[in-house]
Amino acid sequence: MAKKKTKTKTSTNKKFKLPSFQLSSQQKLVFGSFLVIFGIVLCIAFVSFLFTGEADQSTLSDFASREVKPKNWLSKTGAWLSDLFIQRGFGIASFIFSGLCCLSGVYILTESNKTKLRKHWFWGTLIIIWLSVFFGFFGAKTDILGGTIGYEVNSYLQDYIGKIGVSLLLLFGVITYLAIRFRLTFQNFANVFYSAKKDIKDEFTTANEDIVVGVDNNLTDEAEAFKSAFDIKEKESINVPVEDNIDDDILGDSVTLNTVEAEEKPVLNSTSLEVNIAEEEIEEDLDIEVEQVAEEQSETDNLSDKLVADFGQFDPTLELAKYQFPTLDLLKKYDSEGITINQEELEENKNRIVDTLKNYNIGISNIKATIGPTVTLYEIVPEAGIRISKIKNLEDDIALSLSALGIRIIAPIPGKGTIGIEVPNKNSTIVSMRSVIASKKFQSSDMQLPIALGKTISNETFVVDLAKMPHMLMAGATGQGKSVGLNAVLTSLLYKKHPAEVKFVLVDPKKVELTLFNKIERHYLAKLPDSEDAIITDNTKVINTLNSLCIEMDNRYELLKSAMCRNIAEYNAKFKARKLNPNDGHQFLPYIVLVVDEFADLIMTAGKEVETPIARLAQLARAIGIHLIIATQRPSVNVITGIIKANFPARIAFRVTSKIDSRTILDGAGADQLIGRGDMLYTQGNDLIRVQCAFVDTPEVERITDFIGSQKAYPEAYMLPEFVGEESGTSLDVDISDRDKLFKDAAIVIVTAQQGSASLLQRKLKLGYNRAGRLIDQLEAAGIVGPFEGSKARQVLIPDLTALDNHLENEIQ
Ligand SMILES: Nc1ncnc2c1ncn2[C@@H]1O[C@H](COP(=O)(O)OP(=O)(O)OP(=O)(O)O)[C@@H](O)[C@H]1O
Repeated sequence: MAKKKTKTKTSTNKKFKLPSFQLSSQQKLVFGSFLVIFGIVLCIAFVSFLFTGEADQSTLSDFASREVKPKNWLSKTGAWLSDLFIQRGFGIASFIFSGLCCLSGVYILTESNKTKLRKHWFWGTLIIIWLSVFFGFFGAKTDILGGTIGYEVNSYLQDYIGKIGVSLLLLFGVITYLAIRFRLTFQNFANVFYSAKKDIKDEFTTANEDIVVGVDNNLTDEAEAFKSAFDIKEKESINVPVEDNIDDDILGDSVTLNTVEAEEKPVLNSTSLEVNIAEEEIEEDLDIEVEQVAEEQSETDNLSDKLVADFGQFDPTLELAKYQFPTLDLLKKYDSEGITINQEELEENKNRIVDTLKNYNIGISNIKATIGPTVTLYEIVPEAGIRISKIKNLEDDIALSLSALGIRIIAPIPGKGTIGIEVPNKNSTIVSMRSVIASKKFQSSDMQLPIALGKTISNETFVVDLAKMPHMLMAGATGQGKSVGLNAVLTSLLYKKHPAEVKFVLVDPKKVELTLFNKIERHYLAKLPDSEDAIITDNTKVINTLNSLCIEMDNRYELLKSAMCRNIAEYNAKFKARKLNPNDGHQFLPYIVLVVDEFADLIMTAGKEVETPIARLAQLARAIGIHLIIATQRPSVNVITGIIKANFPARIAFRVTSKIDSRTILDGAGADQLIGRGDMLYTQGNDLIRVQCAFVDTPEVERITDFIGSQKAYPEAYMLPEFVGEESGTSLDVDISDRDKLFKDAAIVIVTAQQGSASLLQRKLKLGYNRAGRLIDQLEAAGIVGPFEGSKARQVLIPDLTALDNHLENEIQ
């Protein structure tokens, strides 16, 4: 419909478009005044023709002769013009033509809206034709009322449809004109008739006075619109309905027209300049309008567009709208920050490298140094004909000659055609978390889960997207900076993501490393419904949590499937655009980041039970926004198994003690040559990048968590789906006498809430998980709740408290 409408609009516009001349102001004055004067000339000639026309008839044939003296007030020209327009043309309707000429002149002089002028010409011409035919219907061939055209058209039409046909055609013309131009409807006529009954007929017919007396609101509007339309016509107002309304009327039915008319009444009534301008804008913007409505929209699109127009996009942060992100001053500023170039050291190292290589007959054509926070990279270009492997084999010799630990030779540096020798600086500088967080690269990053890991060897801030990794494996010997690395990851996310956007599941078997994050439990942490602490320190609970994450993953996949989205970003964008109905279970999905601080410990104690869900999550969870970060001290093959390695393409290696460990984690040597204290190698499947990890100390983390923790939080931590392990399976033969003392209370709680979950009992009766779990078992044995249904709450089988009483009484009998 919309498509159709705009098409019509455009064609109407094109059809009646006058050629647009670009006139200068002077030309406008000349042309405009010419038209006004020509209009006046015509008018005078026509008026004179009414009196002198007959007398001048004979003079017309002698137009060239100066002897002949016509009676027309404008002499020969006047007589000729009036004969042309009135006698041989359209009859007295030609007066309208003179009016249109004057009007055109005025429009040009005043530089007014040409669209309106076009409309006046359109309607004026139609009225001229109609009047001419109308008068021709009654008049004779020579009658000046209808002119020759009016007469001829009439006789032509009468030959085909007869007199009655022509009169009906003329009537139809009037109706069409009123309907289109003034958007009248049948109801208008009915209302007018109705109001006439109410003794306001006279007011209506005089058309200059108010019509509305004693009718309901709707009627008042319509009657006014009708009246105003006549007002406008009489006053020759510039303001007439625009062409799009015409199309509306042609295409729409009477009901819609009524509403439109009532709504648009002010336009009809108003003769103000502002409205005129607005109309013009609408007309001139027409092409753009066509572009916008060209696309067919589905119903849901329309609804969501309307919702977005009414309420704006869904804002997940609204619940904590006043949440303040941690400020930079919570992070420590180090004095020793910034790279200091020790020229002496540089020179010394360079000489040593050159000398050592010379000793083995390796000539260097060029050497260049890049100073990083902990190491300096010397890039050398060996002379032609030198084997790269020869230099690579000299690693230990160079290390010996430089008497430094942690020398790494990169031969060749990928994409550069040089050989790199990384030599640790004597005085390394700390890369503060503050400097990386404050960096433009991090601040302006539009990554989904940006992590500022530290600085590269060329002193650039190293920012990676956890969402793209999609999981990260972190390994390194004890005391080399893993915990600091994890804190840097978490801090980065805290600085960039709102609590509504990301949730952490923290597993900390060491019990001390991540405890500080307890303070932000209700902001950023996710936990199992039945657990007291959000940070999991107990290995058996980890299994439940991992399985619960698997359930969450399955649930999310279901949501994505029903929303026809491929990943969480698309899903959330759709949800924000209000295209997904929350009543269908849709909700904004925060990213979930699972952090395991000591994975080796977990694998040792739980083995397959942990490995299976971790592998499952690692394989499948990337699309639905669950990302894993796993850290381990012992990067041995029985900890980082093949299946885990295969699903963790992004790896970070801090210093490890053996080459074998380095191979396990990086699939190559290198990690054993690091110098520790946050010196690390990062790989995402291809190149190794040496990065100095940003340092964030415990007091800094404490300040950040205090800052966040002191703000308004969600009522509780983000709840993961309930998972009940096999060990808590139900035994259905619970003896009535063995029932818990709180059995009846629990039954009342469950039946009242009609929700069979252990966590509900925990909350309402203030119980621990185990007791609540036992109570649920007993309730199931008593037939009050249904069997365990995975992530969903159990079904409650008793509808209300009376039924519960009956049920329990029957049991005792
Ligand atoms: N990025 C860094 N910059 C400077 N010093 C660092 C950095 N990372 C770690 N360190 C130093 O190394 C020490 C040990 O770091 P961290 O506690 O992170 O090691 P870890 O690998 O977690 O050890 P563990 O496995 O025993 O817990 C820190 O106390 C700090 O002094």
